[in-house]
Amino acid sequence: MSTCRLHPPGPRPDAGLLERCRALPTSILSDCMARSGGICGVHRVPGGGWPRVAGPALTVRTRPGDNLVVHRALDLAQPGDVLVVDGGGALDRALLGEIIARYAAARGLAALVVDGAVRDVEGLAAGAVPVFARGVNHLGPYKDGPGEIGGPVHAGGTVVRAGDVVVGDADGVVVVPRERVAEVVATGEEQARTEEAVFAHIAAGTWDRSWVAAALTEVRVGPGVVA
Ligand SMILES: O=C([O-])CC(=O)C(=O)O
Ligand SMILES: [Mg+2]
Repeated sequence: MSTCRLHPPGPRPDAGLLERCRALPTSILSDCMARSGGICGVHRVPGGGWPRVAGPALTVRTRPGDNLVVHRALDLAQPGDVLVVDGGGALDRALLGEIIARYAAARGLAALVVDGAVRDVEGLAAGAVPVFARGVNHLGPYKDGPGEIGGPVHAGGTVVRAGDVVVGDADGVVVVPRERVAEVVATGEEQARTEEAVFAHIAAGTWDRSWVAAALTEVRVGPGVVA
């Protein structure tokens, strides 16, 4: 027998704010947090074409290469949760595959985010639950524990706490701290409007480029003249 430390459940985000988060690209959300907050190196599994997903984190820290506590977390998860598994970034053994993904779908989870490897990727890509991972390995996990559920974890350079809002799309995964969601969403919506205006100026040939030269001190080298 090994231990699984269990923390109290995290807070649930406001449903309206979650919906607004889901409408914003991860690139804009991380921009609105000083270009930080990403779970770096963790991406949609190959072939997975799911739309953007957002939900509160249910955090799991597991011994690298072992998924016993991941199984326990699946039975504690609430519908809409994003399971964030801190597997120490280890790639020498997969932490989950199609069986877990199908069970996660049946339990109503929104997504699986793994700082580690996964397997059965063709089955994952065809499945209902988006899966994000650092890598792929056919070697399977052990089931011995130990681990921890609901505590703070570290994934791809970012601390994730239960109830933080996790958003994943084609660019990767970002974590919005639970007390910053309203502020980040409002700033993100403003940035999205600004980007729409830039797109319109590009299409019309009216984009003011003067800021580029203003930000540079140019040093000419050689006899040629830069066009
Ligand atoms: O065997 C395991 O525990 C992991 C796996 O491949 C699956 O979930 O399908
Ligand atoms: Mg499998």
